[in-house]
Amino acid sequence: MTPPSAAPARDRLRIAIQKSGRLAEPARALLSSCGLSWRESRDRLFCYGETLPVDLLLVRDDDIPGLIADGVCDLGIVGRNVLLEQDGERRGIGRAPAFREWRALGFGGCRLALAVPDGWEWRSVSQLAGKRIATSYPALLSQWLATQCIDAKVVVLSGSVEIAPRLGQADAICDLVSSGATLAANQLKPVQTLIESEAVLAGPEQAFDDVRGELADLLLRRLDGALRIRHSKLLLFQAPRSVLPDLLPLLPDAETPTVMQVDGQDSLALQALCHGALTWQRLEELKRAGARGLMVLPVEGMLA
Ligand SMILES: Nc1ncnc2c1ncn2[C@@H]1O[C@H](COP(=O)(O)OP(=O)(O)OP(=O)(O)O)[C@@H](O)[C@H]1O
Ligand SMILES: O=P(O)(O)OC[C@H]1O[C@H](OP(=O)(O)OP(=O)(O)O)[C@H](O)[C@@H]1O
Ligand SMILES: [Mg+2]
Repeated sequence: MTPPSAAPARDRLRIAIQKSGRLAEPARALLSSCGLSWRESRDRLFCYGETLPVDLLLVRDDDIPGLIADGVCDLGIVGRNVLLEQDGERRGIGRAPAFREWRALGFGGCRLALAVPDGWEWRSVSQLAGKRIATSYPALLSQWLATQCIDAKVVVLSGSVEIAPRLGQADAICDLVSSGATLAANQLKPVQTLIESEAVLAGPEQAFDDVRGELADLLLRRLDGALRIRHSKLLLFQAPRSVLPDLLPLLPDAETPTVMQVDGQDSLALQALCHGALTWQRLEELKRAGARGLMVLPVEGMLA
């Protein structure tokens, strides 16, 4: 008999994603590319999985690690910055790790960086000693300061961190940076990266030991296929048989190409799925090596 304290076994997988915000659409698009589709509830907070028993819960990104820790959700798509910050918070109060990164997803790229006013002559991190640093990532910043043996005051703000030095609330900041435009607009310059971030699939520390384990494995297999093919292109071209040894090493991270004989000629027709960057430069190199009629096609399909 199941002990009363044990969570009831679930036969559906529940994934938390951001309701709105930067990661909402790409997260859904990625899961759709894994063959999932949903029926949305009227309050638009829950999506019932139709093609597979995989449901979505639409939430604030900050809530995702806690929902996994509490077992309310099985998996979540969230920025690594949020996951690591909340992991640091838990460790800071002596709680066991309750979630971890299962996969990096290749979108939502940004970095958590220290920035100082443009006017500072930056020499080393020791200049931060005794300074006030504004951030929405106090756990990550405090951890980093400790590793650098720097005693600085951490000023916690929930947003608009870049304005703090101008308002006299802080001497420096630690916030997310992508293009750097927000820093520049606030006369700040990045001086140190604490973490490189992107959206990740987060899950519990341990694998599931019920039917969710099989669903999660299936999802991961599809996800890996979708991620591998995401920037891939199908390259089609013809070439004389004799130049094949020169051409093949030029194919960027390609699967073994399909090679077909062109009727009545000493020419071959090739098709290669390329995972590496097919730049103009690379196409020109292929052409110089003897490739003809090069055609690059986007890949929308699946890699099973
Ligand atoms: N400028 C940026 N460029 C790229 N990715 C970013 C940028 N800023 C944030 N991100 C990533 O996107 C995630 C979500 O950012 P967003 O601004 O939508 O969060 P939020 O305002 O906290 O949303 P929520 O309403 O869900 O709490 C961040 O945690 C980070 O991983
Ligand atoms: O380097 P950039 O390309 O300028 O991006 C960095 C900015 O993007 C995020 O803010 P967001 O626009 O989400 O506003 P918020 O912090 O108020 O949520 C982040 O907090 C930075 O402020
Ligand atoms: Mg948030």
